[in-house]
Amino acid sequence: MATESTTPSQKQLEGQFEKLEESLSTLKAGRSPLKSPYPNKFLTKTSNLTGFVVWDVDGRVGDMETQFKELKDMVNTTLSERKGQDHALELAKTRVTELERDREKLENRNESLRTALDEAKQEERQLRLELEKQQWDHRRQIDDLNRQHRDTVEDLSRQHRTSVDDLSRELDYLKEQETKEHQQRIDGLTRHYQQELEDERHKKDREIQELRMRMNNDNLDLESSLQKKDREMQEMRSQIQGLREELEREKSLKGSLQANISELSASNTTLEAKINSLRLQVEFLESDSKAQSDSFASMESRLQDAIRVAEEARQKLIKEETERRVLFNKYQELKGNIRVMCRVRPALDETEGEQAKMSFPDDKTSSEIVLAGPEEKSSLGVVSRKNYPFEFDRVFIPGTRNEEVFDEISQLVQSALDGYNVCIFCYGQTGSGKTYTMSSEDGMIPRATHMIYETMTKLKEKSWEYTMEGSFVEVYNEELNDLLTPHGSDSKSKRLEIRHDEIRKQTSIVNCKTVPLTSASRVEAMLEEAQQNRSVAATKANERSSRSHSIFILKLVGENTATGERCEGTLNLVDLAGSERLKHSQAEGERMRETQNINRSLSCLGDVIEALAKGSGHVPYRNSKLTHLLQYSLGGNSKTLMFVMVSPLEAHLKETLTSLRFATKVHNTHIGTAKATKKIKE
Ligand SMILES: Nc1ncnc2c1ncn2[C@@H]1O[C@H](COP(=O)(O)OP(=O)(O)OP(=O)(O)O)[C@@H](O)[C@H]1O
Repeated sequence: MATESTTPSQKQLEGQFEKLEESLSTLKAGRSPLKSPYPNKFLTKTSNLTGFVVWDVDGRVGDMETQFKELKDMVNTTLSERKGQDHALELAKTRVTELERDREKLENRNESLRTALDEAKQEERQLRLELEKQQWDHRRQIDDLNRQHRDTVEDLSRQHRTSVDDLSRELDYLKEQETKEHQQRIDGLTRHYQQELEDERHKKDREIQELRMRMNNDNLDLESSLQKKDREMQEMRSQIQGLREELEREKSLKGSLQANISELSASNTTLEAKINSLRLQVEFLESDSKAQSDSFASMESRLQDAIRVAEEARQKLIKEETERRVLFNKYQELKGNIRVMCRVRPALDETEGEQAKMSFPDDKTSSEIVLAGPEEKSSLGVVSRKNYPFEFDRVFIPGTRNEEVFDEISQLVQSALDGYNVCIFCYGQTGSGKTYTMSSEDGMIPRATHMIYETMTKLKEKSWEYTMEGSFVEVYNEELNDLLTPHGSDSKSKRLEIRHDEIRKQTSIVNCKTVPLTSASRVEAMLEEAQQNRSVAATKANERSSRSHSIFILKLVGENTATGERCEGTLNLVDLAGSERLKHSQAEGERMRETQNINRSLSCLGDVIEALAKGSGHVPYRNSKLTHLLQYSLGGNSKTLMFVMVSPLEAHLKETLTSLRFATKVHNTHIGTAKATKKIKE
């Protein structure tokens, strides 16, 4: 259709085309300038000065022919195009018809659809109405339901509230019930427990009462036993006092008796002289007169009287010596049969080192020693020292002379003379003064023998005749050696054997040299000999003395010619090996053996003393040579004194404490009453 409007129709084109051909032929024929009915582009105009258009006809014809050709071509193409377009138009028209049909169909369809749509819309409207109605119904129903629900909820909540109220009431009630029950149960339990508590309290009160009563009884018992003990002590004190007084009396009696004896013996001598003169006179008078014979008779009777008085005095003296012995030994027994004394040696010189801190607080009885222990550092770094107090029968401060020490033990020597077995030990570490105390020039051994000689001489007046013999042995490595037999001699090779006489309670050593001690000088010689033999046995005498126990044995046998009494006592003076070896265990070989043996024998000594103190049936004497040898000088039939020797040096503090503890153990023991081996000659 557009082609129709824009493109010139075929007829128009053909008409134009003819016109053109015509004008072209005219032009060709006349070649007159003609006004061109066509646009300027097809014409070439030449102007001259007159203003007239001068046409170039040939040119113009040529141009026109060209244009015509061009136009013709154009028309041809246009025509062919027109044909194509027509065909296309035809096709389009067919298509349009088809489309028209389709459109109609579609319109029909559309119409039917529209109708359907209308119907649908109608239906929709109806449905919407229905829906609205239903919605309204629904809403109403929902409202109804909501209302119903609200009502139900309200009902339910009301019910719930009521039931909650009921339940809470019930709960309250139950709680109340439960509380009541609980309370009742608690009350019951409280009552029960209070009852139990009350019972328990009563029981405990009763028990306390009983305990109090028992305690009171115990206290009363204790008090009465204390009173008894006090009384006993008082009695003992008064006994001791009495004994002391008796001793004093006896001493004075002894003095007066001795004076009496001297007087009597003087008067005896004078009487004897008188008798002689009287005898002469008698002879003279016998030959003479009756008066002479009478005076002789009276003189004879006077003489008999004097002899009788002298004899009576002598008998009294002997009786009194016997009584003195009894009283003296009773006094000894009261002091205890095992005594421990402590002796602190003085510092020898400044090179020895720092001195330990010790004090002797009890200056009246001199029986205490207090040792300041080693320095101890607390966790806070405070350095302190602990005090260790010890109490013994006697404590000798440094500087005490051997003479004073001997005064204390002289009574034991006297006991040996009275027929008792006496043992005096020196215990302590090496260098603490054992040898100095026992065997130095004025030590216990020489002093004891001197005292024995003096007493023996005095006792002769009382008809006592004594013999004294001594032996000196050492225990080294659990072997007994005779210190009075020279080293290397034949007799030395003989083994020493210990023999006990159970009846006489005496010990003898087979193959051991025994020296009769007839004078004091003999004792000194014996001590020297022993010292020499000991020195030969060791490179250094001191070394050997610290590693072996030496025992000086004095046997005393006394006989009273007047009364027939006989007594046999032994005095053992023992210098023990250095006690510090108890601790040292690093020693090897020979030293180790020595150490073990010293350890064993010293601990055996402790065991024996402990067993005796406990009153054990079995006393382990045989566990070491030392205790075996001293069997009858330790225990029942003996008196024992232990000196614990103390070094004053700080360096020896630990050993000193150990020694003092051992000595305390011994001091706390009580050994049974000693008995003299006294016999009356039949
Ligand atoms: N009381 C004292 N007064 C003065 N000096 C003493 C005293 N006690 C001991 N000594 C001296 O101390 C030193 C050591 O003493 P002693 O040899 O007696 O000790 P010890 O305990 O016997 O030693 P060891 O076990 O080695 O035989 C000696 O030089 C001795 O003279």
